Amino acid sequence: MKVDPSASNATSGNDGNEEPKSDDEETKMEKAAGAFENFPISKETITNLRAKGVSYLFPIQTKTFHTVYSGKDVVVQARTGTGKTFCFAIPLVEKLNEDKEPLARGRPPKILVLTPTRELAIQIANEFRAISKKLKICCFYGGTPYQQQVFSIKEGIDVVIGTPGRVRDLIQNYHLNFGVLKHVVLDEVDMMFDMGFAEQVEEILSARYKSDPTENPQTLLFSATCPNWMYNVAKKYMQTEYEKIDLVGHRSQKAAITVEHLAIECTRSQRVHVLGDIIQVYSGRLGKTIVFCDSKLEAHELSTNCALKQSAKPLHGDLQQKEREVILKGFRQGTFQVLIATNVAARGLDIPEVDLVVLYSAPKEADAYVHRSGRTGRAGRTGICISLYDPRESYCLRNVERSTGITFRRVGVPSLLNVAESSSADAIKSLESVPADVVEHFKGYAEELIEKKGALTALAAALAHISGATSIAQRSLLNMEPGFVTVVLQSSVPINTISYAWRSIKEQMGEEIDSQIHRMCMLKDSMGVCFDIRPDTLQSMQEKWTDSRRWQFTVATVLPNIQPSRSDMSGPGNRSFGGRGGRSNDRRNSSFGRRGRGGRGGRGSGGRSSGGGFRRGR
Ligand SMILES: Nc1ncnc2c1ncn2[C@@H]1O[C@H](COP(=O)(O)OP(=O)(O)OP(=O)(O)O)[C@@H](O)[C@H]1O
Repeated sequence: MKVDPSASNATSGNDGNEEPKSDDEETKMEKAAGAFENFPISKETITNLRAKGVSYLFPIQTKTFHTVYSGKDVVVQARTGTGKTFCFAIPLVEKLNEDKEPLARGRPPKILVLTPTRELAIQIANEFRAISKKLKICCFYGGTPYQQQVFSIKEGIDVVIGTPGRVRDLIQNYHLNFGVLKHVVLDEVDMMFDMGFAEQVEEILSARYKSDPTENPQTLLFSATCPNWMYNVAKKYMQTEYEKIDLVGHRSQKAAITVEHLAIECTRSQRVHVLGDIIQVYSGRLGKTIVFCDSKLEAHELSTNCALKQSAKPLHGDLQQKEREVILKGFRQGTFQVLIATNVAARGLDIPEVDLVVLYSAPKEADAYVHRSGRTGRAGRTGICISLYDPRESYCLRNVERSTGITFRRVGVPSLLNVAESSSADAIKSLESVPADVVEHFKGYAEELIEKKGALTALAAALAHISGATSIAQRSLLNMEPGFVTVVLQSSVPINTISYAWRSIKEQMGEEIDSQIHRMCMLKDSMGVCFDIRPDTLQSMQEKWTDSRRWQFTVATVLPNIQPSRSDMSGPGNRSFGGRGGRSNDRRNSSFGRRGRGGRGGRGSGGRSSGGGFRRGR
């Protein structure tokens, strides 16, 4: 094995010779190194690349081009979204373009690309088609009729991109011939060599690979995660002297550096209530989000859950292939905003505008986290990946941190204020996009409205309507359950136990209040308690309760600092709130709602603002 020392463990694309001084300078250097004229790329391909928005080669492509073009076997490890597909597609297309053999009918393919998912196969085939209009590029994957694929084999093929099951089937039953195969690419190679695919891959390659490696096709292996065991399996197919190009290395961060990695603690029962708010705050009304679930059932249920405010569709293996393709196309085109997916979308899928990825369960496995989080922050864009986790799953985050070199920024569940801020920002953005001539048409009605309601109220109502806030839903701040209001009973002196608060409440409200108070817990500074009640109980408490010198009753608008329970020594009260673009909106120390005059706490501010969330029409 020959390892390129300059490439191994490198963290940027500038060959490690000259350190750039700034981001601008680094980009300039990358562009200079990746200029098309530095590579044997045909005019036709350059025209096609430019039409696709590619004006120079990305660092990983610059680094791998000559090696791939020279025919050497290579293993490439580079972070998600850095452009590995063109690392093989461009030089291999150029190699085939150089072939002067006529493109005869029935010609067998010269390039084979195997991928673990159908969606990835389709995507890679489209990348090949974008840069070569001349070659016959075929995409073979399961869940589709054989007829067209068999017809293509008879017609002649230059490049086959496919999933192992269908490709094997076509070899065995439909005369797909790999006799003259010159180049083999295993994309997401660690997955291709893993249990689910290893046997099929072995069967496919055994049709062409001989014991004498010099007779074998050029073998190119790519992934963002190349564990050590993978190299052992790979040896079987590689020339003895193969190159290893690694832009990740062992010491640096394995996940995309363009992604901000956040974690929000909330129990499983809370998640369904807060997911919509999380998406609103971190991705906005129109941003694209992928939510990863661990099961098809969960993906399906979540996509139909009305607590989700954005339009959502599921993507999982139980759907018909046609349906999978329609859903993915709709998501790419923006006909809906949230894709609720299982692992079928975890690897390779490239949808540049995805701003946010949410892992609905704590990440259990570091490499899987690298790929899932890598669905955002692609091709130099930034993105956010949020992992939801139960207090008992904190260890999962620590494992991922240790293995990938990332540090999760722990943030709290978004508050009503965060949601309102984000919704109105969206609404203002939509206002800005209305053409001036259309605005002109509405000015008369606006004048009437301003006269009737006043400018402020009229505009506020319009913003609320545009942002889809059709009602204010009350929600517990302690566990996010809808239909509850969180209140605080503040003591003027420290208390040792919550029973002291219970006694005082019962003295004023009567014994029957006992069953109407939920989840009572001590404030972190021991200066009182907070608990959940139903809105009707809040009303009767507000009517009966009288603040004393000792106790003051208020409605919480953000979660106060509370003492961690025994099961979790880092409760949600210790969290800060983050928002889109990573800004920190820590409101832990803000006051908990207005205190009513005349000794009655909470009246006026009442349940309206406590623990609420905007409920949107879908
Ligand atoms: N040189 C380039 N200039 C502009 N865009 C590029 C360039 N190379 C690749 N891209 C774009 O970057 C995006 C990511 O590329 P690609 O899907 O190949 O990444 P990847 O490294 O294979 O990611 P993953 O590991 O997740 O599969 C794609 O949208 C691709 O079109």
